[in-house]
Amino acid sequence: MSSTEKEPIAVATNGTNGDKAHHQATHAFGDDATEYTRSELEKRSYLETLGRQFLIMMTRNYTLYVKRYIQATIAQIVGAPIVFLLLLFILQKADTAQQLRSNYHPLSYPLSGIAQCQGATFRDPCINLMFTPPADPAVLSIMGVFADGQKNRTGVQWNIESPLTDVNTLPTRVLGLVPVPNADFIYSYSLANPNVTQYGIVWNNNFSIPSAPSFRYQVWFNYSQVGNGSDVFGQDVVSLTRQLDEAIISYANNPNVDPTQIQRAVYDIKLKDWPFIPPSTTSDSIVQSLGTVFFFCAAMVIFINILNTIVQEKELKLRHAMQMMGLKSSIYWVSYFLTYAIETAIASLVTCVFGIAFQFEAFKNANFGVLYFTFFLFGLAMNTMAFFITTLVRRSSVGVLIGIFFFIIGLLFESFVFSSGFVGYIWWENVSTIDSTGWKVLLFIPFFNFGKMFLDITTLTTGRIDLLTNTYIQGPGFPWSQLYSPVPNNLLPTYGDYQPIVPAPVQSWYFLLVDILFYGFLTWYCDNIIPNEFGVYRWPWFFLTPSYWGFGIRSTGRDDKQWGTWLNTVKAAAARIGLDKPDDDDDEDVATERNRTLNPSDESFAVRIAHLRKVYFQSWWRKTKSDKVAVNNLNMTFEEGTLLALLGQNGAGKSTTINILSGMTPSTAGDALIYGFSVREDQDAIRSIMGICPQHDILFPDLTAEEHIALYGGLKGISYKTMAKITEERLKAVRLWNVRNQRAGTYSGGMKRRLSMMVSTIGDPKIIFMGEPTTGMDPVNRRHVWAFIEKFKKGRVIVLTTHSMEEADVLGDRIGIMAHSRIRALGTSLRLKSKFGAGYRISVVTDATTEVMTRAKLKFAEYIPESILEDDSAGALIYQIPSAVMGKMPAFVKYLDTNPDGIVKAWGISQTTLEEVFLKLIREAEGRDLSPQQTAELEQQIQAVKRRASRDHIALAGDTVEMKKLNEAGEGSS
Ligand SMILES: Nc1ncnc2c1ncn2[C@@H]1O[C@H](COP(=O)(O)OP(=O)(O)OP(=O)(O)O)[C@@H](O)[C@H]1O
Repeated sequence: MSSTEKEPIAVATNGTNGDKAHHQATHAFGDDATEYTRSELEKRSYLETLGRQFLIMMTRNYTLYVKRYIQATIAQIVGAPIVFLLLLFILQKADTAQQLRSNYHPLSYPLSGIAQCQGATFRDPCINLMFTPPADPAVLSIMGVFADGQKNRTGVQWNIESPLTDVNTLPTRVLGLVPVPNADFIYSYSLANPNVTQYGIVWNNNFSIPSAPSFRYQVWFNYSQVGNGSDVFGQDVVSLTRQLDEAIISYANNPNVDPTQIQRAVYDIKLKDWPFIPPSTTSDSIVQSLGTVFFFCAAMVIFINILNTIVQEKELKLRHAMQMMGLKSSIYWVSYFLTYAIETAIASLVTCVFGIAFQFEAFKNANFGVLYFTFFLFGLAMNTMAFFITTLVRRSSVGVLIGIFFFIIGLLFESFVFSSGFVGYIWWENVSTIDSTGWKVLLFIPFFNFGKMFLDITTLTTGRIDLLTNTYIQGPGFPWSQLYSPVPNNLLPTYGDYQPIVPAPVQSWYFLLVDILFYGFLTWYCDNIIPNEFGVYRWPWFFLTPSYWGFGIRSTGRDDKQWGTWLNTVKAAAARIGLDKPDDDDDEDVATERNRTLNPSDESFAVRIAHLRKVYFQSWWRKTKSDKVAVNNLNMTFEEGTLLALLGQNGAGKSTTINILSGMTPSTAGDALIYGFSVREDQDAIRSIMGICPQHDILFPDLTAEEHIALYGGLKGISYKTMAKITEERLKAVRLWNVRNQRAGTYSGGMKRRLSMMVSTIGDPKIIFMGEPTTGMDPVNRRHVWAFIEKFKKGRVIVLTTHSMEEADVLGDRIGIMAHSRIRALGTSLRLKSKFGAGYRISVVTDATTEVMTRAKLKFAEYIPESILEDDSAGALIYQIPSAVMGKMPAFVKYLDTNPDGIVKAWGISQTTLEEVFLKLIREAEGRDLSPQQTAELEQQIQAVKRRASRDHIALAGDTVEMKKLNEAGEGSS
């Protein structure tokens, strides 16, 4: 059916002369229809196509990251590393100052009294000191003076308690000085009652030579009780012996006097740490212990950015749009991998250069290549890990949340494992030596591998403190050759005699490389098997099928003979699930279309849709009541050079039909053959001849109109040579040429729609799907777009969904009305109106006087008595003429035209509007399901539409008078 069969657009529902608008718009662009139909595509081999797509994607990334978001990019790859290094630098400086202060000239401090004992918990009953022998007068006297000294220094009285003889007697309060039978008792008591006693003194005096008495004692001290477990420098023990010695001196001078009465000798002892010259002993201990944490944080900046960017692109369906334009998934990922690899390379360079500038030992004393590759490989591994995560999420907010979660986990992990070199190396020893999956899994965490490498670097460049000798062991540096030999034993941290066994540093690089490959593989695999935003996914074994690798695809399409075979296969499959029987209530035109489509002897059409059906299942393994049949047994054909306008309420199944045909979503049954390519099997081939303008705009807010055409056109395969011409031609056609260099984010809704519509026309598509292309456009621009579409459809097929009756009326060579997943009516606008409409409407303008009006009514009733008067206000008479009495029209029209009685000032005639037809069909389709109230509402709507149509008609009649006057004036002047 050619476009000339359409109803003339002369009487448009809103009174505008569509044909006129069309003509003006065409005129405005120049008559260059041939431009639109010539081929724009370059012929390229598969590899050339990949190469070209790669360049296009890299150009897009360059535009976005360098031209548009330069500040954000610099902040990310230069700012973030510098900020983290600066923080490390400040912390390191503070720490070094602290090291210098405490070591170079330490202060002295006096010895205090002896700390009170404490039990398992603070102030539990305990024994401060046991002594033996219990009844030696000299010992008792000395211990008395000792108690006096303790009271003097601490104010606490330690009495000599009653002797303890049973190892099982526990103290009921804090005891001072407890006499015990012998040293063995102290031993047994301590084992029987751990952590109850603080000190034990075993006296062994010898007074055999009165002039040279020998005082001997042994001090037992309980490490975990003394100084409450923190007497690292022996300060408490020195205090104890100091007080004992004071008591001995006092006793030696006055052996026979009451100990409480004698003058106690006093030792005034001060302690001072050993001074040493610090420069060779300060170390970058902060970089050593916190470096991994800080550099992990720096890498997280790019990590979170990846999650946000890629998931957002998926969420806004931009990635899908690019794929619809022919972008290969592999190129998408490779271009992102490379883009972020470049960012990581720069960030790593900045880190190394500034690390050296800040004079960190880890950076100064290590080979630059070792440092650089460590940061670079770590960054790449984190990037691929982020790519993998993007395949699991659909919303960017969730992506960012996951990023933050990783951030916290990684931060805790790095702080826990790597802030102490010893713990870090023990974990690594476990990974290398313990044969457990749990430990081995750690190797797949990039920051675990990075932690080890950085630990090796800092250990070799910064050295370590030997706790035994409290000296600093300087690291020899990290030359390239060191990569292959483990950190030498003298540098490895020890715990007592224990030294962990660790692998050579290069192993961490290998594992980082493994991580990159591992997450790269997971990204590819999950990207294929996890359902996308349209629910499309591949089976887990997809990579075993030859078609995935491009084998066995009939990319040349089916010729005239093959399509017959295709039809038989589809019909046979449909018959198996009962789709072969026609619906009883099918409209006769729909039934005819169905027979034409399924008739194998009928001519070959540009597009043939057979038994197409789509069910949205709510459960993947069983049928449920809430499964939604969105398209049911659709059979249709399209001829080249025609446009089908699909009308229907929300949820009727229009978008689903388009989504199936364009390959966005798979059909449940049936198939469509588009220029010889099967929608089910030849998606790639269809994409190359298809253009799509989805219902939502597929625009990057930060790319300009020109850049959009370069991107999408480039992906389609338009040569650079043609690009400039196409860009100008198309942007002028949709009146965006003047704003071609403005970002799409700044466009109004209508401008965005025009750009989206335009994108669908590039690349010389043979079939174009347009989802509500003119939504939100003002009437002037809408007419321009219509004119463009009308001209563009030559040699192509266009399928368009719309809610605008006017649009369907103006553009549709055929109009399909969908309701409840089925096509209810199909045909030209004229056909639909005459078949489903109430007939014609005639309006006549007369004098507004009652007398003239009555005369007119009587006269008209003579010509067509069956006419129904719809309105008679303001001098206008509007009649509905039923289709059944169409035969009486010519005589009546002749009367109106000749106006023999002089009562007709102006008159007009129109058909029932498409909107009326639409509502009528919907009412019929829904009739069975509607409640009386809903039916009444629908009836009201129909009446309202009728009234509006009548008003328009009067206005139209008025316009006709005006036009007539204008014409007369024009003729007069010529
Ligand atoms: N992904 C989906 N999962 C489940 N049901 C869906 C899905 N997409 C669409 N549907 C359902 O399928 C039916 C047809 O939807 P479709 O989007 O094709 O309608 P439409 O005619 O394009 O409507 P609109 O004019 O609002 O765009 C609706 O009932 C809808 O709720």
